[in-house]
Amino acid sequence: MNEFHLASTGSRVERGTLQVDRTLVEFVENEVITNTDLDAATVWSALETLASEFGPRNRRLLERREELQRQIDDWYDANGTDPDPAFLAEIGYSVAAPDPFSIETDGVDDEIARIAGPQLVVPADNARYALNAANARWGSLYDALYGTDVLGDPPPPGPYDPQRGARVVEWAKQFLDSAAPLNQGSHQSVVGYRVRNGKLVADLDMGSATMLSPSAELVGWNGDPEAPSTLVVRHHGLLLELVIDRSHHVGAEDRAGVSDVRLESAVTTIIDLEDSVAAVDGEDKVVGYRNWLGLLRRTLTAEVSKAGRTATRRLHGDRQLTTAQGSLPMRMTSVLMVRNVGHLMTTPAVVDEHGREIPEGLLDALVTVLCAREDALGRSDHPNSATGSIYVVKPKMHGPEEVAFAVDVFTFIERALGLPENTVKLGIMDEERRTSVNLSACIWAARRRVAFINTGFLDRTGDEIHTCMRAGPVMRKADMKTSTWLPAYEDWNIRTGVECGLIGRAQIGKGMWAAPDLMADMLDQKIAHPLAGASCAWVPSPTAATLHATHYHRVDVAQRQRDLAGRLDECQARAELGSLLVAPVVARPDWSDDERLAELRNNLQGILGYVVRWVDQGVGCSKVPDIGDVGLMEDRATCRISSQHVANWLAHGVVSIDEVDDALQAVAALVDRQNADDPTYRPMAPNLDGVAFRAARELVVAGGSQPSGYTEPILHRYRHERKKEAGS
Ligand SMILES: CC(=O)SCCNC(=O)CCNC(=O)[C@H](O)C(C)(C)COP(=O)(O)OP(=O)(O)OC[C@H]1O[C@@H](n2cnc3c(N)ncnc32)[C@H](O)[C@@H]1OP(=O)(O)O
Ligand SMILES: O=CC(=O)O
Ligand SMILES: [Mg+2]
Repeated sequence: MNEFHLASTGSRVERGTLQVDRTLVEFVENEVITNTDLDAATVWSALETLASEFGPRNRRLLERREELQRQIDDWYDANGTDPDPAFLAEIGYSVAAPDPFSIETDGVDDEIARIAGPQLVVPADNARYALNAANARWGSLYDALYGTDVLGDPPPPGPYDPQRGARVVEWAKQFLDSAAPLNQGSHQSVVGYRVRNGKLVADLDMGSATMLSPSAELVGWNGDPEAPSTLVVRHHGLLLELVIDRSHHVGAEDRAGVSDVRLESAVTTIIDLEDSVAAVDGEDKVVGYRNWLGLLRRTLTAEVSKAGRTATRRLHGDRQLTTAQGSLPMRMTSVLMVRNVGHLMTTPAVVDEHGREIPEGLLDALVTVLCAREDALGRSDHPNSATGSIYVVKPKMHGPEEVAFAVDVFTFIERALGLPENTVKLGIMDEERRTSVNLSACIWAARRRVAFINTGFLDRTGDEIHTCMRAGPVMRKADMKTSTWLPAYEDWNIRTGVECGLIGRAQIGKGMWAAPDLMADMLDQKIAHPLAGASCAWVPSPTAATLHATHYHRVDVAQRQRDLAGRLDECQARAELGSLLVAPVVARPDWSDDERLAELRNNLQGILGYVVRWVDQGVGCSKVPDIGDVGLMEDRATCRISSQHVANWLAHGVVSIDEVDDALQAVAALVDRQNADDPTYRPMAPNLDGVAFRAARELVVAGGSQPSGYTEPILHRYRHERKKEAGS
């Protein structure tokens, strides 16, 4: 083995044959492995092997992506129709599906394998948000209803409005009638709750008493059984809590003294190192890694100042409930997963012996597993995983050979770090076309590790547009839901998950609600996810998690999945696969000038509003107003869609480069106005020559030639330029 000694070369130091960013070295050696049985040589030696043996394989996989895309482009140029399945098989884009099989993943926490509920995603580099997310296992339904547009009107400014409060209580009590149903009557008629022989008793205003119906069970309580302060009920596997406090201003007005209804909300949370962060070098990477470590070790804190008061935010501890048998701990934090980056990018944080940056995904794999090692080995008083697993979500993989590569990487890392084989469980994002088409083969490649599949429909839409770039002009973004491929993709994903035996072993998840302020719409529409049989779906905020949790009480996902498993049909499967391959192009576009230009402007508004914060400020996820002034969650995946969309319309002459430039100019001034309150913001107009503006323009003008249409190469390059400019 190489001798690992410290030899300084600028901001990097030598570790064996590698040059490693100093911040990263210090983090690993002084924070991650101290007080463990690992030595630094083991870690750096593993990284060396990853760079030298897995790096070249990684590069070949990327070349293969390009080769396949070239063949698809050529097909479109030659034939003008979607490639036929025989051609896709011949070039190796699609592979034969494996014989029927069931995944063999073991040791998955119930929160992932069995409990259907919301999944929250949070940028790893924001400690304040990440703590909030991990603590979002529970949320107040009363607050979520009061503070959003769910009741039909936005919350009024100023002090508590008792009339709005009464509407909140009415909504929540109606909800309780389905989530914690009583044998008789409604929660609205309850004047008091008590516990008798471990059962919940509700006293009704008519003088009679009733109990919970058998579909729900009392799990535990706090306080005197005759006058409990909390009652925790399980329904469809999820918990909810009635908080009873007659001294509270809400409880005092309530006949039963209920001051809040709290819901188990973010059952799982993804700590995201990928599309919601802007990390381009070792220092940036360490910010995310350190937060991940701090969450697992429970040392992470953040100072939160609000209304002139500062408090320290930290992870919630467990609570103890009383039960008929004694006491029961109740977990107050989400089960955490970490999303690594995909296979595409390299990182200057580590340079190999040939002076090449190593693939960023290899670094993420090693460091995120290293951070979780003590947790997985059961050395934490309060483990994230009760089953000794580490959950890594791997995005943007193209097809089974790339999944197999990820599996080999984690197998190697487990051996290098002395972890039992298959400790690392994989979340496979089904968000690239080649993965959708070959989904069962992808799952097969990770059959002992897969803990989730998820329709990342945002990236998937970007990849759809890129793959079919030569097919013709794509439909407008908002029309995409009427395309042939999108619903087929959603159905195909669930069907494949069920067929491959994920039920009871792994999550079958659905995508992000990207409009964080439109909670009434979310409540209306996102119930489609559990109805389709998905066991989790992504939400952008804790409040959205609490509201989305109500869907899992209204829908019995386990039953939906059983129904689905009972009517899997071969013909329909073939139809879905065929539909997956239909490009979302418009044969004879008849958009008016207003429609064309509104679409262009909307896309550019999202891109500029997002990119200016990414490049200038290093913010990887932002809420950006769209053309209708609705704040939308923008991340690299939504930016990929918008940039590929404009690139497509440019390529097919739907818009001209002059129209693009005119719109960019107008939108830049608008985005500047939208950010006027931010003292650190640097306006793009009128000069339009700053790095952020140039990055945004390049994303669309050179969008067609970006690998798989990804935004990372351009964003990273300009962010580096900005950092150099700023001297950081
Ligand atoms: C395609 C994909 O890959 S999707 C996955 C990637 N996307 C994400 O992860 C989205 C995560 N969400 C976010 O980053 C944010 O919600 C945004 C950027 C969309 C909006 O952020 P903001 O404009 O700051 O939100 P807003 O002002 O409405 O709310 C801020 C409050 O909500 C909390 N919050 C918002 N989002 C989250 C979150 N995802 N997790 C935890 N807390 C959150 C913040 O902690 C803050 O509360 P605090 O003041 O008590 O700390
Ligand atoms: O990662 C999620 C997506 O939709 O893309
Ligand atoms: Mg994605």
